[in-house]
Amino acid sequence: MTTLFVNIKELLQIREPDEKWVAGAAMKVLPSIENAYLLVSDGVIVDFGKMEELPLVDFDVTEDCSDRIVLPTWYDSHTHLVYAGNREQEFVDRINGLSYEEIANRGGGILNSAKKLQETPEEELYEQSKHRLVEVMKMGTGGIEIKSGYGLTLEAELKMLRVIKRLGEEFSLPIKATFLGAHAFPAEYKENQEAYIDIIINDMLPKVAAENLAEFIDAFCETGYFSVDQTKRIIEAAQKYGMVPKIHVNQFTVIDGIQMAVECNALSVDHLEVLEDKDIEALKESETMPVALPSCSYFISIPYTPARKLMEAGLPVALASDYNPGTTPSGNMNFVVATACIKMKMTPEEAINAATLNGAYAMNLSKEYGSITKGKKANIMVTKPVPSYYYLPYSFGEQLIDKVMIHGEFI
Ligand SMILES: N=CN[C@@H](CCC(=O)O)C(=O)O
Ligand SMILES: [Zn+2]
Repeated sequence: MTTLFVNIKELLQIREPDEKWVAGAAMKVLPSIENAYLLVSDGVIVDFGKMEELPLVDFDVTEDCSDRIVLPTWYDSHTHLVYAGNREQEFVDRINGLSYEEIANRGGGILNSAKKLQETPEEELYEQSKHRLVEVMKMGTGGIEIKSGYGLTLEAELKMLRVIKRLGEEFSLPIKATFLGAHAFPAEYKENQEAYIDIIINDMLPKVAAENLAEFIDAFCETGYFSVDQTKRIIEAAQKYGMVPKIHVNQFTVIDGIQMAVECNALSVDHLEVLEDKDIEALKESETMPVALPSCSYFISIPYTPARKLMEAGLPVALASDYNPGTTPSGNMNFVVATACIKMKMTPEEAINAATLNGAYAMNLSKEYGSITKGKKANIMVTKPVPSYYYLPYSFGEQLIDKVMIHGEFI
């Protein structure tokens, strides 16, 4: 199947194959072609250029993209999309003055979701998660990472990971699985944390690895959750099975988790709402992607990740949704991009770089996805008619993604 897109108002994010990410001042630049064509064959980008240089080509279908922007799909590198039920009562509790921490201390938060998930049959969990995935794909997500971490028992963690695996088999977009058994201590291990860590290392990890259920390892490295030392032990145990770290860190407090994650060659460090200069120093010269989650900051009213400081230090930034029932009940990457512009003062170019190529990097996909590059997979989206790409974050809340193509097929 060959599709020829013609009369594209502007084709965004054109990159060379060896560009693994965009960092620092270069994030201000979003290479593009106005009045462009794009040729996709057998799921792969084969050619693109200016309309006036369109060669004679064979194709099965044409797509007229007059007045429309064409760009790579969003790559959402941090989600908890597989969960059971919702937590709207906690949302109202927060409006009435309780903090995230106070709600968690009363048995709400992650443990509330874990209870619901443990009680939910696998088939029902799959159906709920599938519905969410269909919705985010329609909004332009063309690659996604999904974590476990609402199971907190061997059985329930495996149930989550099997649901993620099944989504990966039944949907065409790339789905990357992360094992997050270290998301919170179950109530019965609050006073005996080492026993739960032993369960993660000795019971959960070997089973997750044996069934090949996760490529990445994550932990909530935070005051009141997993300490830097505990997180390090879990990472090192997972690395023996070839799992790559992607770590929740610096959401509420600075505890030097970034330094440890970088030393462990983490692929990404995620959240970073509170960040000190020493954290930024630790990220320099590393291969670790800082990932910001602005919808989480928005929803629970915490600081926004200082993306400008990161970029001024020459670092890359990726944007992801953090889709989860507690801090971010939304996987809308268009809102993420708009919020990054509005609240984090990222320019549209920076935000689009952060949500495409850099997002793909943060889940080990940027060699094949994330930019308009000959030979890369054709995961692309077409907007509705818009005056310019600035309009995407400007007209926040409007659904402007008209068509989404995954591996050369419209969904
Ligand atoms: N911070 C840790 N984990 C999730 C929230 C978990 C929850 O509240 O259910 C996050 O990334 O925000
Ligand atoms: Zn998260």
